[in-house]
Amino acid sequence: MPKAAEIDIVSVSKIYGATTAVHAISLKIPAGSYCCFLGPSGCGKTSTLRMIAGHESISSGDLRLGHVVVTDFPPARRNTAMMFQSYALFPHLDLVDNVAFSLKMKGVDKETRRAKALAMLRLMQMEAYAGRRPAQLSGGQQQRVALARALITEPEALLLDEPLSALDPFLKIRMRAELKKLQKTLGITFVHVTHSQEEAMALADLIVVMNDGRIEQAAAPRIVFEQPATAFVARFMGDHNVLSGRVSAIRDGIVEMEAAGGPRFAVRDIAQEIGAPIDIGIRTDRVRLEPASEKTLGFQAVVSNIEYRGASVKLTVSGAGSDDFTVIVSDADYFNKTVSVGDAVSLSWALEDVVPLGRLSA
Ligand SMILES: Nc1ncnc2c1ncn2[C@@H]1O[C@H](COP(=O)(O)OP(=O)(O)OP(=O)(O)O)[C@@H](O)[C@H]1O
Repeated sequence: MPKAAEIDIVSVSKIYGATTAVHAISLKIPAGSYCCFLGPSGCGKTSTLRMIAGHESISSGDLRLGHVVVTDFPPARRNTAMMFQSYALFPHLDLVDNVAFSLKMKGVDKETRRAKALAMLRLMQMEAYAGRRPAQLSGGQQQRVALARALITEPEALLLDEPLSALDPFLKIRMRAELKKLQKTLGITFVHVTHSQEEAMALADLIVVMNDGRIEQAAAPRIVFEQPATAFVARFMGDHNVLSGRVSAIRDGIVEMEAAGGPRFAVRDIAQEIGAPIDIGIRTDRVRLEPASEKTLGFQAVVSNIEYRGASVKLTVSGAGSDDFTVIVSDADYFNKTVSVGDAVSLSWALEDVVPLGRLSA
């Protein structure tokens, strides 16, 4: 079994002419972990992946794989392999020759490379198709071949650039499960670029949320979801209402916030001064359609939209200085006490369900 590499990114930047795509990011990806770089288009995730692979030069900073500084190494000397979004299979070669290609380049004899390629195809359950060409395969099968081809060099880290984006929704979910299983079986480090929160949550041990060339948060999925570090992360991950305002009072470690044009909100445990700008997040699934009691917080709002989702119902309400405050209620709760667009509703939540969001906007 190949060994896994820790990937240490030390103050790495990528500058293309006048554009700084990546701003001095630092990150340690533990050996043998499944890491997802997540962020909107243009945030610098592909540039970062390509710098790890060696397909893009590092403008400043250093990259360490295992104990070796590989900053200036060509791709072939890094013990990494990359799987591209388009799979980049050779149309005129059969699957064995596609998978064996990099061994051929390394001068490995034909018999050995064919045996290894067949073993890789077996691992990916594609041995029965060994004599076919890529055009004779489905999208999911092509992806398995691309994985076999990337893994034949026994890399310490596999780098995947939007590997599931070409697949239909059903296949995407199936291949996602296969990728996770493969990573656990091989035990090597996977670094996977995606713009899908759901994909990152399903796969990653470590999610790295990027925005505008910087890392907003790098943590386990549950931490990123439950304790988003910034308003950007809370908005990007979804399922949070993000509200901005200024601190209006501080009592017993509880900070009260006055939202622009709205009522008071409160959050625990943050060092703040009266008047300071503050962002908070409130989980959409923790808001209840009940008036606030002594133990809860809340406000009055007007329902502006209702979306039925099956197991839950999504309500959008206006009030509290926000036009798109979202409430997710279970279908059972909703149909027990239905509301309609235009109805006034009382909303409430517990103080524990409010998270302070760092990096405050002034
Ligand atoms: N070869 C290049 N020359 C100039 N600018 C580039 C080049 N490659 C990327 N950029 C710019 O760098 C920034 C980051 O691009 P990058 O491809 O890393 O983002 P991304 O998060 O992977 O986006 P996407 O999800 O759309 O692939 C963007 O502003 C992009 O326009």
